[in-house]
Amino acid sequence: MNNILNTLAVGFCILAIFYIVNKLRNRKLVNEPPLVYYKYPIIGHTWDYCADVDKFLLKCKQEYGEIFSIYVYGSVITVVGKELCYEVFNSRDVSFSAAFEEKVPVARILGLPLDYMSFAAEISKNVFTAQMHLFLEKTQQSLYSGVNEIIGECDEPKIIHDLRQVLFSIVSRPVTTILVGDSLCHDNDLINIFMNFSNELYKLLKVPESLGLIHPWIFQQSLIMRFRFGRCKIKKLQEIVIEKIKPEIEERLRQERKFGNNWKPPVDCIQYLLSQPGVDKENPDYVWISGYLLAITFASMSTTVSSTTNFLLDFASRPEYWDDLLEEQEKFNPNDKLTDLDQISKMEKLDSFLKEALRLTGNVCNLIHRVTGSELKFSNGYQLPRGSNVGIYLKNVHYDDERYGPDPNKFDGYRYLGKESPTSKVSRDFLHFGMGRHACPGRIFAINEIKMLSSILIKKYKITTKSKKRPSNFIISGVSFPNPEPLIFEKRVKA
Ligand code: HEM
Repeated sequence: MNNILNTLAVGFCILAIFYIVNKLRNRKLVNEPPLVYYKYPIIGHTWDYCADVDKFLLKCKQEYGEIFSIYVYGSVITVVGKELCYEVFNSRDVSFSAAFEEKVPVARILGLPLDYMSFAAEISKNVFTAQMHLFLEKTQQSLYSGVNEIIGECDEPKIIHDLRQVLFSIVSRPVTTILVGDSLCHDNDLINIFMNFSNELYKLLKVPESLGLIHPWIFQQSLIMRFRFGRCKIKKLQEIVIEKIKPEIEERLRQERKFGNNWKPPVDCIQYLLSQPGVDKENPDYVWISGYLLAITFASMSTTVSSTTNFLLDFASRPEYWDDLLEEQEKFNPNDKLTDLDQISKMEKLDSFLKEALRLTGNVCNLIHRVTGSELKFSNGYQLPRGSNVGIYLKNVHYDDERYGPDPNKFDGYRYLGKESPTSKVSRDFLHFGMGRHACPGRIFAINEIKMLSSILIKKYKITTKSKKRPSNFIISGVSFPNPEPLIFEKRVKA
C-alpha cells in the first residue's frame, strides 16, 4: 500500500515539474522582461518573496531595473515599478478582475459571470457614488447609532481587542441600507450575512498560495471549497438572502404594475438591478440579484474597514494631531449632523491625514493584472504575452523619495494640505484606489464614509494605542494587513 502511495506521489511531482517547465518554456515573446535568476525549480523565488518581500524586490530592482519577472508559488509575475505601472492601469490589454478572480474567486463562488466586476463597477458608480447625496443623512445617522451601540459611552477606558470586527459591525449597516433599501436595512440576518461574507472573502487574501506550486487551479479550487463546505456555506447564505429580499421585490413589482409611471421607486442596489434591461419582471432571477448584492459587499466593506483601521492606528498613535483635527471637526460638523457633501469636503486636515495614512499602509506589491489581449507592450519595448500576470510595485510608488522627499517613510499628516490633492484623486503617485480605466468606482463613497465615521470617533473619544506607538502592519505575499493591536477608547473630556 505504502509503495503505491509513494509511486503516486512521485508520479504527481514529476507531472507537476513537467507542467511548470513547459509553462515557462511556452513564454514566447522575444522581448520579455528579465526573469530574475533562481536556483531551485518549482520553489523559484517563493521563499525569498515570503521571507522578506520588501528586501527581495528592492534587490531585484537594483539588479534588474524598473521591470522584471519573478517566479512565486508556481507562477511567473512581472513586477512593474513607478515609471511604467501607469501603462498597466491604462492598457486595454490587461484585466484586474481576471487576475483577482484567481485569488478571490467571487464569480465562481457566487455563480456570476467571470467579468462580473464591470457590472459591479456600474452599480458602484450609479448607486453608491452618483446617489451619495441621497444617502448622506442616513449614512451619518447609521454610523452614529452604530458607534453608540457598539463602542458605547466608554466612561471608563475600553480596550477594543478586535477593532476590525467592531468596524465591520458599524460599517455594514449603512452599506446594507444602500444595498437593500429602507424596509430591509434593519434586518440583522441580512446585515450579518453581508458582513460575514465580506470578511470571509477578505480572509482569502491571507491564505498561503502553497497549493499553487502544484497548479494555480488546485489553489483556486481549495478556496471555492471553503464556501461550498466550510463555515460560510454560500448556498445557505444565498437562500437566506433570497428569502429576505423576495417579498420586498414582489411588493415593489406590484407597486410598479399598479401605479406605472406614477410610482416613485426607491433608490438602492436592488432597484438598480431590477431596472436593468432584460430583467424578467414576472419571474426575477433571485440568484443573480442576491449574487450581485453579495459581490458588492466584498468590494465595499472589507476595503473600507481596512482603510479605517489604518487611519485609526495612525490617529491613535500621533497625539500631536489630536487638537487640530478635533478643532476642524467641531467647526465643520458641530452637531454630528451632516446635511451636505460640501461639509465633508471642507474637512481638509482630516482628508490629508487620511491620505497619508493610506499612502503608508506598507503595501509592497499588489493589484495583480492579467494580460488578456494578445500581448502587453511597454513603452520601453518590453512585451508580455497573453496570460501573463503583472503586479504593481506599490512600495516603489508610495515610498519614492523623488515624489515624497528625502524621508518618504516619515508620516506627515498635512502633506497634502492646500495642494488640491484630495484622497479621492487617483494619480501616478497615489495608487491606494488603483488608477486609470478601472480605478475604484466606489472610492468617493468610501472616503466620505470613513471621514464621517472618523469625525464621530474623534469628537467622542480619546483613542490611543496600547503601546503608544504606531504598530507596524503585517505583510503577507506583498499585501499589507493592519496590525491587530488593541485600541483604547475613552470618553473625551470636553474642554
Ligand atoms: C477604502 C475603501 C476602498 C478601497 C481601498 C478600494 C480599492 C480598490 C482598488 C485598489 C481597486 C482596483 C482598481 C484598479 O484596478 O485600478 C478597486 C476596484 C473596485 N472597487 Fe474599490 N475600494 C474601496 C471601496 C469600494 C466601495 C465602497 C465600492 C462599492 C461601493 C467599491 C467597488 C469597487 C469595484 C466594483 C471595483 C472594480 C472596478 C473595475 O474593475 O472596473 N470599492 N477598489
